[in-house]
Amino acid sequence: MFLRLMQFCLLLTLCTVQLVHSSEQTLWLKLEQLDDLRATHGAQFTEQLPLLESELAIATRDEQNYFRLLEAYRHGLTGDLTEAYLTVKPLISPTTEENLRLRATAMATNVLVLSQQYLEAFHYLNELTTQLNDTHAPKTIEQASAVIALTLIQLSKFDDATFYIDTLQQQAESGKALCHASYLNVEVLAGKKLWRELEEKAWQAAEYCADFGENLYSLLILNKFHEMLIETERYEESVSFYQEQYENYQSTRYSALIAFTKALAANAYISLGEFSTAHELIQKAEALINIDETNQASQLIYQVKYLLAEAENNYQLALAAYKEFSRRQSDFRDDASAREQAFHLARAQVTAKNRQIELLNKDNLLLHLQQEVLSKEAQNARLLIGLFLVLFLAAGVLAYRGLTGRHRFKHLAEFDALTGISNRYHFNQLAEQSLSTCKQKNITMGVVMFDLDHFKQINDQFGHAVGDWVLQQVVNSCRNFMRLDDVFGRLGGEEFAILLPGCHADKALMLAEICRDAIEDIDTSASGHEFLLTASFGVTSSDSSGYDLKQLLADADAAMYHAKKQGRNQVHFFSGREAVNPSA
Ligand SMILES: Nc1nc2c(ncn2[C@@H]2O[C@H](COP(=O)(O)OP(=O)(O)OP(=O)(O)O)[C@@H](O)[C@H]2O)c(=O)[nH]1
Repeated sequence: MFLRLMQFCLLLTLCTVQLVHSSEQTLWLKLEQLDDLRATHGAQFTEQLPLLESELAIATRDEQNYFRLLEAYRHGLTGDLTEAYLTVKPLISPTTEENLRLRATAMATNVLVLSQQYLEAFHYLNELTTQLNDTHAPKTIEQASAVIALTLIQLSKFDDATFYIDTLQQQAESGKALCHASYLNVEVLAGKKLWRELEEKAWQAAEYCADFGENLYSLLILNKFHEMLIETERYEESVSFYQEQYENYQSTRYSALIAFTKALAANAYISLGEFSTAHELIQKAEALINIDETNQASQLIYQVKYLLAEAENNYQLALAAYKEFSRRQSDFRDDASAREQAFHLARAQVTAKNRQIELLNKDNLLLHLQQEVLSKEAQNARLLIGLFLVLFLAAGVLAYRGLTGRHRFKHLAEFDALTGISNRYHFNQLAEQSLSTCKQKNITMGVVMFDLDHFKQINDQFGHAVGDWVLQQVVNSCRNFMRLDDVFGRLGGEEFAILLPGCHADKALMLAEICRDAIEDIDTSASGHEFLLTASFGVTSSDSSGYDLKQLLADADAAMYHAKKQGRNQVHFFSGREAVNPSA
């Protein structure tokens, strides 16, 4: 245990700074100075930290957390691991500044391993290994790497530990950090029983640490060298080593370390047959520690006592010592086994948790994809509805345009584009219907037909546009005098016909005369030209021509022809072979 407690010092890194507080310094700066002081001036650190508590009331959240972290170190240094853990635990929270949180996690890992609460410790170890990266502050990387490496060494995971030792070496900003890395490296070599390599590196590492004032680490390294001498049965060298380093070990005042070294030396003396010296050393070692406790020093002392008693043939004493040694060895094995089990359990729990997270992530992904599919479906449905609407509207527009087109087409087919009255085809249709009705009801049908006089001359003289204008004016003038059921049509060119249901010859003649007069009265000056406009009219009725349209028109045409022949601008009624001119 004593060595492990010393290993706690691994947390206490970095430079030696004499603390000189000034009232102008921020609390953070003061805390940083104390932080640096921990490793080298533990007593000073322990005394001075509580003095800063009064400043916490106006401190920032980070300063308060930094203070708590140092408080935890203080408890650790005084051996109160429970209080150290209770103080550091609240800092392992997502709201804590990242470097402080990682340092707190490293601290918790170390304290829990020392308290043999391995399962929790390895959970923190896992957090440390997954969260530590190059972006953290050098102090955080150094401390976390050291704790991870040390914990892995205790689990005999030497290759994994080497990775973090390398990280520590690469990131080390100070000679002290490099010294710690060297120490851990020697621990790995000892754990792997690479004695030759250890022998090559140990002295250099020890001297390196001594140069940076890290005497404790220097001696811990040499302790491994000493163990190597015993393991490789180099007893004389062990004795020489002990004699050379005796003063150094004494100066540390770490009684457990001194006791351990004395016990190693005693072992060497036994092998060299120098039993009395071995006795003396064992007694001194025993006096330095609480022999009843289970720790590495007491285990070694009982082992050496057993070897000594056996060498002296004192089997009763040898048996008693062996029992004590064996009990401690068994305790250590149990502890190692508990550590190993907890490590695997923690790893399994973390793996299970990660799997659970992975499954949840997969579920989330699935849900996300389902949501995407649903939203795509909704989008497609909206698009389809939109498409249907567009198609529906297009169909509506097409139907409407079809209807209006047909209507327009029908209109174009039935009405004269220039004058707006029925064309010959439509006139014939309407006339047939009207004649049929009149015939059925025995109603007289009057028929008027007229043709503009010398229209060709107007066209020729004033242009086709003036001719068109004339045609429109003529239709408009005559239409004014028609009833709703009269049928007015343009039969072609400048020839027009009017059917007058219920009109006998006199009424038809009168309407023809009115129209002739109206045409003659048209003021042509609006066309830009002044000229005389007249038309010749032929009139008949069903009373004399019957109800056959062709006959009626033919008779009206004959009367009109007669009007032309008689000098134009006059109305003639058809009366058999000879047409009558009422205006003559
Ligand atoms: N501006 C115009 N001229 C047309 C239209 N339809 C036919 N005409 C013209 O009407 C003229 C008819 O001439 P004619 O058949 O010789 O008859 P007219 O000159 O009126 O002579 P009479 O009927 O004997 O008085 C031709 O010159 C045609 O080109 C039309 O829609 N617009």
